[in-house]
Amino acid sequence: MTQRHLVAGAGLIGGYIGGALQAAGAHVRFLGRPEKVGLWHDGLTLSDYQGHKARLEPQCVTLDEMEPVDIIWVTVKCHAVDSMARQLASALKSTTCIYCCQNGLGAEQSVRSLYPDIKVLRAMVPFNVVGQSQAHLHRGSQGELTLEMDGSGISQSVFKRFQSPLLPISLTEDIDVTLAAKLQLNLSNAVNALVDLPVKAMLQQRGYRCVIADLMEEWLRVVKASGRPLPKLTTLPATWLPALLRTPDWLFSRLAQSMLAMDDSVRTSMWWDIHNGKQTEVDYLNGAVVEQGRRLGIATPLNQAIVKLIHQLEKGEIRAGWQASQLSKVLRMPEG
Ligand SMILES: NC(=O)C1=CN([C@@H]2O[C@H](COP(=O)(O)OP(=O)(O)OC[C@H]3O[C@@H](n4cnc5c(N)ncnc54)[C@H](OP(=O)(O)O)[C@@H]3O)[C@@H](O)[C@H]2O)C=CC1
Ligand SMILES: CC(C)(CO)C(=O)C(=O)O
Repeated sequence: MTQRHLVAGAGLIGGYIGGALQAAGAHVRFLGRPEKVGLWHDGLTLSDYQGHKARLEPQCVTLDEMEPVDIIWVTVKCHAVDSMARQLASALKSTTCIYCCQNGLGAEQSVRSLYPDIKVLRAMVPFNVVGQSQAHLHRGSQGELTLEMDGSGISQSVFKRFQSPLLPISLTEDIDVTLAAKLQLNLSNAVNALVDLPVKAMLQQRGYRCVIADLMEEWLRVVKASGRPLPKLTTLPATWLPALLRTPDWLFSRLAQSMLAMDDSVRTSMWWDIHNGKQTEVDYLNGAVVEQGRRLGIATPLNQAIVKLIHQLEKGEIRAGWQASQLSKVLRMPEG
């Protein structure tokens, strides 16, 4: 029987994941802002950093046109998950599975409390997607979309039927640690938003890498206290990343080739949020480090300070374009 998919939030990740599933043969419908999906009326192009390409005709639906589906991919930003989830009732049947695809920790909780009888799983998105034009989404970096498995076999069926070179997929039984490992990498998002450089250019400067390493070390202390080691998402173990980041530029460029294997234009989603005048996900990223640290009695002053800076940046109280030394100093200033 045809497996029906709905992408709830047709933005960068929703457009790319839904588009790649459709290109691989899935039955997909997109729910998005009319002004966004309207730009796809002549078709949507997908491409990736390895040269794979697909062209498709996305089928969009309005809330009134929604019908029950087998799988819903919730691909809005963390703070929009709750309001999106409230709109999804007519797309649900008792066997629907909802995948929450957000960065950070905890965005799926509101979906679970709204629909306690529906299967809610999480997905980890490791790669970056940019809009090369209004109807062209490009995956600029490596990684497999990682789906949480449960006993139902639903994630296995997506994996078997729809993975493709454009959308490599993997499965995990422990999505908590996978998301915690991704969170470690996303701690650089706030730095990226503050320094206002492409990710590659930022990573090529040791000063910025040291700030990121400091933020990561706080998270690694929290993770250690939780007693659940992180899986390896990069070529090196998670605990080695701070030391790698602190190496001199000449050594880093040799040791971290895979970390730097991305398009020159890649920016983090937080940079894009600031650029577009939108609320960021910092509370679910560095804020989650602070929250988990508080629960386990581990101090996380640098992540706490960067959350504050990002909120100031969101409100326009400070400007982007920070130097590494300035950032490092401000993060260490006593509160107040
Ligand atoms: N972009 C990237 O490269 C990566 C992103 N991620 C994560 O993926 C998640 C999604 O990010 P991304 O794709 O970049 O976000 P986008 O903002 O590009 O996409 C979300 C889209 O959903 C729309 N939307 C929000 N609420 C509704 C609603 N109620 N009804 C219809 N449409 C709605 C948004 O519109 P509007 O903006 O008008 O609200 C926007 O167009 C985030 O958690 C992000 O951190 C993970 C890895 C990489
Ligand atoms: C892929 C990555 C780590 C960086 O672009 C990301 O998750 C983001 O931009 O939020």
